Amino acid sequence: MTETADAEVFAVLPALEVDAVVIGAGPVGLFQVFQLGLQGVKVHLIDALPYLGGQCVQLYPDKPIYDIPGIPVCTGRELAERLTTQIGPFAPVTHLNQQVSALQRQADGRLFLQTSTGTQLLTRTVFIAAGVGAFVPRAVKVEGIETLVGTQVLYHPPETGAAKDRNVIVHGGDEDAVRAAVAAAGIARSVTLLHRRDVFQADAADLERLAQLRDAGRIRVVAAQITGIETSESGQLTALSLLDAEGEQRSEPLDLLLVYLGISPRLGPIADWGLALERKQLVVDTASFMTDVPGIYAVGDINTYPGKRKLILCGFHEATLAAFAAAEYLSGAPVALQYTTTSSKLHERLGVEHG
Ligand SMILES: Cc1cc2nc3c(=O)[nH]c(=O)nc-3n(C[C@H](O)[C@H](O)[C@H](O)COP(=O)(O)OP(=O)(O)OC[C@H]3O[C@@H](n4cnc5c(N)ncnc54)[C@H](O)[C@@H]3O)c2cc1C
Repeated sequence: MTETADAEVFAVLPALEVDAVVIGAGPVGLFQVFQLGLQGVKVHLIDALPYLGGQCVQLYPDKPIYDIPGIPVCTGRELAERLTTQIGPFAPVTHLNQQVSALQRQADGRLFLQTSTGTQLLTRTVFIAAGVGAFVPRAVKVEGIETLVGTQVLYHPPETGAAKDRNVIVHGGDEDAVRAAVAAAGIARSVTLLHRRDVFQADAADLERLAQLRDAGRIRVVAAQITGIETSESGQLTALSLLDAEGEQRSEPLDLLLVYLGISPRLGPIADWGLALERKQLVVDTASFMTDVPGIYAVGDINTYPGKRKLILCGFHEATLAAFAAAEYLSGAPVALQYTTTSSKLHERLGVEHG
């Protein structure tokens, strides 16, 4: 871990001072928020995805899970919804669509954290619940496109409102791309669906809708690869340079590019934070789930210890012990065990009646 001996480096930045930050809103990160809430610790929760649920929602939203205690069966999405409801009383401050890019220990022991969108937090504890890494969209790799991301180039936008009255190119060949093209066709000036082949992976109903809109001239399909971009003098994106299936170069004008090339996990910057790693997993002490750096805990799929199993249930246990350990670290005093069934203090924190 790199220490910033020179605390002034960040003193001028408007970093918000908080007690706890959870990195990762997968099932374990969500349960970490719950356990910290029971300990009276308010949390900032950060995820690279635009929604809560981690792998459960990103990788298997409709598949059944059978090994969550007390829930004989639920889908990945249902589990995320139940956990989101459960943390409701603790109202974490949630920062979505942003990746934690930097984590540095300050000379006074506090931890400075920064995200890809510029959120800056100064915190006393950090809980890394980063799973298999940050889920980030696959990028279009052509020169100069980075400066247009967020304005004329959007990666996996969850809805297509930005397409209204614009000439739009939707790039991709899977269900998300097909659905985005269909949705944009209702509001855009023109829609082009761009994929390297005129073959799309989507369910029958989506493919049928696409075929209808193609027949009606509302969606045009282009089979080609992006080789470059064309911009105006003021830096506006005006066209894509394409190499089509016949090997011909061509130019395709547009106002907006919506990219759906898939989302995959990347460990990314976590490997550079100077924390002890073993085969790309964070090494923790199993009494507290603290890493080798005081105040930084690691729970869920991202950690390793003797006997580790990458199961949601195991992550829930880890988050519980990490919350107790952090409550003691923050208060400097032992924390007694209380039951949610009977404790008036826990009832007050949960916002339920004490009877
Ligand atoms: C197909 C499949 C089926 C499964 N079935 C089961 C099952 O039946 N039972 C079971 O117990 N387990 C199952 N698992 C495993 C289970 O999903 C994982 O153990 C669980 O999701 C781990 O939770 P987590 O919160 O640790 O991490 P994740 O769910 O991976 O969530 C981590 C989150 O952290 C975010 N993140 C990472 N790095 C950063 C960063 N730097 N900045 C911002 N955000 C970041 C990611 O975007 C992600 O949303 C299954 C897994 C798969 C793939």
